[in-house]
Amino acid sequence: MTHTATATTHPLPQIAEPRNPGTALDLDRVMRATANRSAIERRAATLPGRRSVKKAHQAAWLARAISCIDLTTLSGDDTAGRVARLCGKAKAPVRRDILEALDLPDLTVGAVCVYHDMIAPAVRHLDGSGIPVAAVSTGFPAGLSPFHLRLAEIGESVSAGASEIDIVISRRHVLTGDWQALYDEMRAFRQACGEAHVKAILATGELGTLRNVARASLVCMMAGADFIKTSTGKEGVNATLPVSLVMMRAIRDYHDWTGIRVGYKPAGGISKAKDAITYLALVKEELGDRWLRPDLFRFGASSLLGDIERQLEHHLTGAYSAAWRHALA
Ligand SMILES: O=C[C@H](O)COP(=O)(O)O
Repeated sequence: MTHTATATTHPLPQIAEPRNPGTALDLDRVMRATANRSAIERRAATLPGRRSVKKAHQAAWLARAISCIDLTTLSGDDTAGRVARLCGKAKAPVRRDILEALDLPDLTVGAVCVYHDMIAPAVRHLDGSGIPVAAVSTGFPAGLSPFHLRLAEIGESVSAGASEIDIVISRRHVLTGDWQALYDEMRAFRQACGEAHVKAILATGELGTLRNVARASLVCMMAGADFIKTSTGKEGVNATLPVSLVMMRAIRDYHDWTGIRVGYKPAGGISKAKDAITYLALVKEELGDRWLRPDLFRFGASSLLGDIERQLEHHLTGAYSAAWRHALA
């Protein structure tokens, strides 16, 4: 299959998408959610091989990918200085001469994603840019701190200026099939976020089965998640194409049922430009063009931007620059 459509780049017209208010917990619907692993794996296996965005459109697709990156640093040795450099990169992700030569408009990443203590420097350095700060929260990555502290952490991060909160769910609620507990937890997290948008990290690499991924996706959406996100980046297995198919189909079913569009964020281990294009093509096929915008799709990635930048430079010069020249992102 060939994706010939041009992925137009920024400026993207703002579309006022209503937030997901959630629904009551519909356990019958949850138990009906299944996932046929062999069919999903067969379909996923065909995706990278038939990636065929034509050269003329590749730069536009890569620019679109950049606009959907949550540029992330989540390390124990993060400093305000590192965050300052990351924010500089977020505001000007591609060299101006490359943008001009490839006839691409100005662009920024979708958000900068950090731990709580790095919110303040991120907010300071992004001031006036319109780029939101996302904070991982609720005892990220394991999510096993006391519940009242997880709720308090959300409040503190919102007060510090994060307008997007990436929460982690309690995996044990999924593994024991306690959907009511998962729903109640997610509902409380959503409420604690207030106006800040909430992304529910499922940590799919720890959920055991694709059926659990399908059910957890649905329960988190019923409880009001604005986005569902695959992984923290710290699990043994992070974003994969089979998991993405399951989660995107859950989002599609939820939209068919409620009319509400929930966003999708694959995260962890996505570091190559060609993988980004595969993901965008999958979003286009499974969810449609409306989801190919930063309000409904993000990559959680720390090193993807560097590879995309190298790829764009290659479009221009025919040569690949050394990876160290793009070390930051
Ligand atoms: O949410 C984002 C991830 O933590 C980033 O993972 P990565 O470092 O594998 O790109």
